[in-house]
Amino acid sequence: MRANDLLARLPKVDLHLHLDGSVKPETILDLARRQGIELPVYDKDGLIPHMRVGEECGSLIEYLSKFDFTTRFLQSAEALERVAYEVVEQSAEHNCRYVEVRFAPQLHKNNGLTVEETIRHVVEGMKRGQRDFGVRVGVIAICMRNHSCESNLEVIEAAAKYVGKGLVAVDLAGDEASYPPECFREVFAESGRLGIPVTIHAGEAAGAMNVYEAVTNLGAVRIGHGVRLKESRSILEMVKDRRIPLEMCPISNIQTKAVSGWEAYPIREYLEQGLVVTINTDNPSVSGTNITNEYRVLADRFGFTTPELVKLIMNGVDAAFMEDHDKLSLRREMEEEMSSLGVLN
Ligand SMILES: O=c1[nH]cnc2c1ncn2[C@@H]1O[C@H](CO)[C@@H](O)[C@H]1O
Ligand SMILES: [Zn+2]
Repeated sequence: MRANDLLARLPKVDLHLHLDGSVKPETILDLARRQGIELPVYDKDGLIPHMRVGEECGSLIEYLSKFDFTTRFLQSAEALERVAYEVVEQSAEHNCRYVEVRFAPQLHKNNGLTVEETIRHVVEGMKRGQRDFGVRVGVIAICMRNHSCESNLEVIEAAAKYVGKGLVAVDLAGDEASYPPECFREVFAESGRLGIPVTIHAGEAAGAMNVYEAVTNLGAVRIGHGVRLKESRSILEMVKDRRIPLEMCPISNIQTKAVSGWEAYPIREYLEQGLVVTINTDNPSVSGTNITNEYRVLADRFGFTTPELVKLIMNGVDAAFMEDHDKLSLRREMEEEMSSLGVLN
């Protein structure tokens, strides 16, 4: 089998995928028509520059500016359910067997939906996708760094009602460099009280101290990106000792300038140092990527061998926010598939 075919056919998981960063241009065309919203252009290729970052992307802030365009169309129950469903469909196309999709409820209330309703509709769309495409799913509700404590607490409280009913965790995303991390202690103390698992975007646009804050003071049991962890030996050791998985998103990390370029991307050293590294897409439509492509780039750039790629995939299974018995059956199914592809001894 050719190497690229193998990467496409390998069963995979994706633990870090934003709903509003995963919308197909053709879906925007249709949503705009149905919602009567004017578009700058009316063909899907023409929409791509409005939705995707280019080579020139210089920072996370520039990267995040792309989201304003898409979220305008995601303000109704129908739109949220539809894009949630389509994300599962796209994951299935790349042989993902499990996907965790995250979104920020507060960004989808412009036309009167409540926080709780946004979660309900995303869960509904994902579950329908799970039934139709045979991909296991989980939803993560995001608090935003630029939102008030009150708005973020509202997200945590609504999320608590969906734990065990499709929602698997809460997160913190947005402009990491501009907001002091301590502001979020009160918010995530509440998720702790309510028993909701926490993952936090940290060490992407700011240093390793943010990872320390996320783990020790915000209760994070996983870290989104963690690229800049290498800036502190002691914090890296702590993350390693506690076996905190890193949700790395290679293409996005290069685009947001979490590191200066591929030669500085620490993925091989993290893996060799024993960190639990997982590979994810972040935002397929903003980054112009998919999960197969992420593995292909790693194989090309870092010479990862098939057993190393399998290890990265299975790290993702171990790190999933899933009940133990579900995780066990996912692992068994994936190992069986890998065996039949001849990549497991
Ligand atoms: O890599 C990232 N780092 C930080 N924030 C992000 C990233 N990707 C997306 N978002 C932010 O999360 C919101 C909800 O999905 C998006 O609207 C975007 O502002
Ligand atoms: Zn992200």
